[in-house]
Amino acid sequence: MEIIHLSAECYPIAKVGGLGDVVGALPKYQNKLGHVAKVVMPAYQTKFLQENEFEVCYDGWGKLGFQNFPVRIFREKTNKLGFDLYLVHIAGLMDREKVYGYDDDTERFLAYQIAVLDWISQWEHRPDVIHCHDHHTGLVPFMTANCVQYRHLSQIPTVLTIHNAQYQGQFGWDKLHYLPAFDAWNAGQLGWKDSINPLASAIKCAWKITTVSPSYLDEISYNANGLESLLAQERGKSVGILNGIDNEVWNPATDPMLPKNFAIRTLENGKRANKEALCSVFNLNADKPLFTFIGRLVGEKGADLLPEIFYHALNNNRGELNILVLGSGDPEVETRLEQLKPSFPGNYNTYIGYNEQLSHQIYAGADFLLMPSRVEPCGLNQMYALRYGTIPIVRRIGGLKDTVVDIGDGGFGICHDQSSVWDVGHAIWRGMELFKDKKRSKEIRKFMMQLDHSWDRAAQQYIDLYQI
Ligand SMILES: Nc1ncnc2c1ncn2[C@@H]1O[C@H](COP(=O)(O)OP(=O)(O)O[C@H]2O[C@H](CO)[C@@H](O)[C@H](O)[C@H]2O)[C@@H](O)[C@H]1O
Repeated sequence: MEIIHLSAECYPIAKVGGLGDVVGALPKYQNKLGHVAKVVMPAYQTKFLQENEFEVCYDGWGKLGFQNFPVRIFREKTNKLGFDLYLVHIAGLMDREKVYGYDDDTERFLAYQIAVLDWISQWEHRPDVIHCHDHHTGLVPFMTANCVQYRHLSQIPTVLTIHNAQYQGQFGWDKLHYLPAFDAWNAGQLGWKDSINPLASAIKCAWKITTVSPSYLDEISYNANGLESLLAQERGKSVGILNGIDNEVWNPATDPMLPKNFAIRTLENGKRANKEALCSVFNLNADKPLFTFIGRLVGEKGADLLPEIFYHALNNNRGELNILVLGSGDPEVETRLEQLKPSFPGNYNTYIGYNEQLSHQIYAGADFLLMPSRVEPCGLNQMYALRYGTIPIVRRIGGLKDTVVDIGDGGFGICHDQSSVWDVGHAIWRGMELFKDKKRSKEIRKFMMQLDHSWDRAAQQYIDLYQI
């Protein structure tokens, strides 16, 4: 089958969070199964673009409302990523340093989607499926189904994967004219409440919908930032497929970003060496348990609770544990996390910002990884932690519920029910107790590291879904 993945992010080209990881891995695993999976994403101004070789495969003009824009599509020449990568260059709109966060994001991602469909329209053949990821590509199913100029694409099945229903990309009806001409009777397929809502539109128009874990599929019928009833209505065409992880990128035995590689056999010494390296950089005590948080500092991840959780944990257990945070997001949370530093020198530190290499070093060097998420459609961090022998402490929600079993139930993680200061504090205490039992900790770590969360299974599940 020929599968076209459309996404705003794809690792290692541009990654803001887990969407990038998924789109950088799933196509590779689909290709391994004998299919032809391609990624078509915007051409941002990234290092990857400057450091690799590309050839031009399309030159044309797109139209956004009354404005024409030039489009050039580049193909990466070597296929080094394990899939064909196409970058859509739109001068002045896409060629920026950041992926998101601009006032004209609506125009940017709409222009990208129109450019992609204009290009596919000119192919002599049709792909077997167009797989859209999140709201940035959510108007594609509407456009292939309804726009006059794409009518010949209307028989290509479209699949929407919802990585996070909190973000929907809404914009006003005053921008309706940006879309290529379509039968006005069908405008209702674009909207939800008072605006054009790309995620809602994709939920209505895509042939199939997937969520990134089975539990999240259940949860969105009562917690989906206003789309609950729509998702309940479209449940019949929805499936929850648990994400995998890219075992080639996330392998402690070969990971080039680690000071010391290790495998199950060398777990003790390997983790110790990584922990010592990390603790020396961040002035922490390598003899004490190291608890960490990695992620976007936003409400969904429970990040606003972290300063209070950490204050109590550090204050109640003076000198007996370390905490290290890697993240960026809400400026107020960033400041509050920074402000704790002077009170707990030698036991607490932060890195506010995005740092891919450091994230690998933390997964390898930490003892515990905290994920007190309020919403977690899948979560990849806990799976990386498992593979790197770091015990996950997670709230029982979404994909966390589907991947982590509590030690009290014969499992390998620490689970709590609420995103609350008390619940997480208690989970940290359980972690400290577990850390004291070296034999049990070691057994658990060994067990976790051999769990298989690779993409092999999920890649096939998607192929099966495309064929229904
Ligand atoms: N400051 C930082 N520095 C370095 N690395 C950082 C970082 N902050 C985050 N990361 C990395 O970004 C990724 C985050 O993965 P998540 O699954 O938590 O993603 P996110 O919530 O963005 O994605 C959404 O999509 C994914 C994929 O479907 C779902 O798993 C998830 O539940 C859903 O919310 C991990 O690789 C993590 O290591």
